[in-house]
Amino acid sequence: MDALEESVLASVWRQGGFAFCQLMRKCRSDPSMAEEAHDLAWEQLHLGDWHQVDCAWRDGYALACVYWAEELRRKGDHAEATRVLDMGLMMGGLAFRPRLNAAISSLSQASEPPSAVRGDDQLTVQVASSTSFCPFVLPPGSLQGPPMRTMAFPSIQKFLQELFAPGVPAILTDTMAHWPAMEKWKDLSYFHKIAGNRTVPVEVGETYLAEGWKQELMTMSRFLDRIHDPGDSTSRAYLAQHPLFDQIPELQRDIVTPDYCACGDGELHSINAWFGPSGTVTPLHHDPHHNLLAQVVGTKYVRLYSPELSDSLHPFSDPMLQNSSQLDLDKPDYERFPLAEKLAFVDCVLGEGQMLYIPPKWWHYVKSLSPSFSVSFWWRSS
Ligand SMILES: O=C(O)CCC(=O)C(=O)O
Ligand SMILES: [Fe+2]
Repeated sequence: MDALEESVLASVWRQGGFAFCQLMRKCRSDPSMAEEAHDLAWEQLHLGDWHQVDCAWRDGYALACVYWAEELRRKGDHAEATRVLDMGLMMGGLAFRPRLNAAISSLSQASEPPSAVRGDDQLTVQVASSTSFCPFVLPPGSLQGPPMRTMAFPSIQKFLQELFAPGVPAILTDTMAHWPAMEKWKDLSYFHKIAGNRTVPVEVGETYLAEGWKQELMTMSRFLDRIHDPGDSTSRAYLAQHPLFDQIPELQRDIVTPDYCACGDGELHSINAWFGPSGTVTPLHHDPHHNLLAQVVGTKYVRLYSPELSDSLHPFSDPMLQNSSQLDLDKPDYERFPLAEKLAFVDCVLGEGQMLYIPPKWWHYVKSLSPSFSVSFWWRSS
C-alpha cells in the first residue's frame, strides 16, 4: 500500500471502519476481498444523510473501487470494471480520482472500441434545427412579451455593468463558436465513441416533481438509445445536473469556461451537463448562484421570473423543495394560485451557440424543444 492509501485507511480506521481496513489490507494477497470491502464502504455511504458521510469513507469507497476494478479487469470483465470505476468517480472522494481516471483510460485503451460492438450509424441522432420547435408544447402565454435582452459577445466590463451588477438576465451570442463541442457534439454518436461504456446517472420521468420520477444509472450507450427513442413522457430520460466533465475529462476539453465566470471575484461552483431528448422539463425553481447556461446542441425554451415575485410563485414549504414553485407551468392551476396568473416574466428560445445569463435567485423553467445538450456554469461572487 502506498502512503496515500495508508493515510486514507488510517482515517477510515478512526471512523471505526476496522473490518474495512482489514479487508483492504488482505486485498494485496487475496484480491477477491476487494468486492467485500467495496460493499462495506457502500453501506457506510448509505447509512444516513449524504452530506454527513465522512470524507474518509468516501475516499475509502473510491479506493475499494480501484482495487475491485483491478480484480474485474484481471478476470476480463472490462465493462463491469468500468462501471465500478465510474461509481468511484461519482460517489467517492477526491483522493483517488487520478487513479480512477487512469484506470478508466487504461481500460478503454485495452478494450474494443464500442463502435466495433454496434454500428455507429445505428445511433446517429438527427438533431433538430433551431426552427423545428412546436410552439403548442410551450406553457400558455409563452413568447408573447418583449424579447429577452440579447448581447453579442459583450466585453467583461459591459457584462459586469449591465447584467451582473444589476442582476439582469440576457442572452449572450457569439461567445461559444470556438468551443470544440460546437462541432464535435453535433453528431451524438460522438458520445457513444468517447463514453459509450461509461455509467451515468439519469433522471427518468416527467419532472423531478412528478410522481414516479426516479434516478437510474445506465451506460451512455443505453442513454443515447433513450434519446433516440424517448418513449412517453413518464419514461423520458434526462442526464441532468451532472458534473459529467469531472467524470469524463476528455469531454471537458470540448468546452471552455467563459471569462464572465470570473466576475465578482468569485469561484466557479460547478459545471453541469444537461443532456436529453426533446421535451425534458425542469420545473420552475431558482438557484443561489450566478449561472451561464450554454446551449451547445438543440434548442430550449426558458422562462424567467424575477426573485421579487417569489411569494406569488408559491414555493413548496418542504425545506428540500423550497427553491421550487408549486405552480406547474405546463398545467397551471390559477384557481389554486391566482397570484401567479398575471405575473410578468421574460422568456426566450435559447438557440445553439447561445448562452443565457441567469442571475442568482431568478426563477427559471426550462423545456427542451429538440434533443439538447446544455452546459451550466454556476459561480458565486465573493
Ligand atoms: O436546462 C435545464 O433543464 C435546467 C437548467 C438549470 O436549471 C440550471 O442551469 O440551473
Ligand atoms: Fe436551475
